[in-house]
Amino acid sequence: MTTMTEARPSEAQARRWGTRGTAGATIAARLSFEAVSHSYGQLAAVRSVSLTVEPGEVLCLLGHSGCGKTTLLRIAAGVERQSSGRVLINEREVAGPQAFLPPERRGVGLMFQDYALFPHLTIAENVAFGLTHMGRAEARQTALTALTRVGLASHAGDHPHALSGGEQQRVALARAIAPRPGVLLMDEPFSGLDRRLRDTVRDETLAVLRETRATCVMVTHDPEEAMRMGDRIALMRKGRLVQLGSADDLYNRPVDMFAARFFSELNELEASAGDNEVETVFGRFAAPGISRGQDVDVCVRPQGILLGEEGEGQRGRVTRRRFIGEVDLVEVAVEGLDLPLHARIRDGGRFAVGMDVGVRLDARDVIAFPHDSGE
Ligand SMILES: Nc1ncnc2c1ncn2[C@@H]1O[C@H](COP(=O)(O)OP(=O)(O)OP(=O)(O)O)[C@@H](O)[C@H]1O
Repeated sequence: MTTMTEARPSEAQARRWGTRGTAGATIAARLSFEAVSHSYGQLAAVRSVSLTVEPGEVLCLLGHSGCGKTTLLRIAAGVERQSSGRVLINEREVAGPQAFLPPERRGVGLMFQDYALFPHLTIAENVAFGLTHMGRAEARQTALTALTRVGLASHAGDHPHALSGGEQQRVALARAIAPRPGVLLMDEPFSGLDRRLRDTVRDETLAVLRETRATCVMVTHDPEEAMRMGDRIALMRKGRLVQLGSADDLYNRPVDMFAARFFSELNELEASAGDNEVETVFGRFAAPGISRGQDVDVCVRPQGILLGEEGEGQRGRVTRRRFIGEVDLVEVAVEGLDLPLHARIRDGGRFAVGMDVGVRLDARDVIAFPHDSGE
């Protein structure tokens, strides 16, 4: 009979990755897109994207479904040929008017959402598949080394269907790093995993990426994932690059309301524009670049809404409250505003529904941009 105590270590064992620091290092490459555009018939999927991924950098391509992330990745890989513009690896044109190198000659590794393992091949054969420049014995040894790094050497002879989703992801990672590519392209590599597993797999994958020192472009639609994984984030919208920068840049200095909205739920505020400031029922807030009388969009992040005693700020009344763990989501109707505000409050248990409160805003969470009707 199997007891709980016997089952636990083997489950933990199955999740264990190999020793950190044992993945072979690669010579990282610089990947550049120069005014890359791509259309599928009438549909412009990528519009004049220019960006450079530095050697050894992890860059996350972030955006809503259909914004062109995967198309850009496929263009870098060479499985799609762009309509115009150039792709360069280490300053050498790999796709453009002068040249087009097929995927296997670009020194790029690919890892897809569905892992794309060959079901009829063993795990070791899957990992060795791309190692065509090596002899059989060397390829097998290289595959085993990569599998050891992800903790799956003991499964080398198994077939993919015998592995869990998390393990298949690790095999796909081993396969991608085994040829030591200068650039690793990953399309939503964690989306098939359940949340519980995802954090560990992300951390371990990042550790492997750092060890291999590969330049990595990772597609994701999840802002939190992009912030956790990316040295920089390239935010895309409708085929265009909206903003490129660190997590701090994008969160704290968004270039427009779309970028701001991507990283946080926002409450809209009625406001009028002054010179470099906006006026709301909560008072005035700095708004560099705004001029008097301009049509403005002003928003506040839920964590920037501060509730206090009645009299401390604008008058408000709590209309709903829901405890969700670290914070309470508190809905508060505010005098002078048509719509209630949604706040995230620590220790929100102090605020009962129906209670009169004072409402203030943390100026750091107030965001103002000229009105953009195209958003
Ligand atoms: N082979 C194709 N033929 C025609 N249209 C395509 C093709 N591939 C993608 N598209 C379209 O191009 C646009 C961009 O798609 P793409 O897959 O690059 O976006 P994405 O941001 O990666 O989205 P997702 O996260 O849903 O994969 C979408 O409108 C999509 O429907």
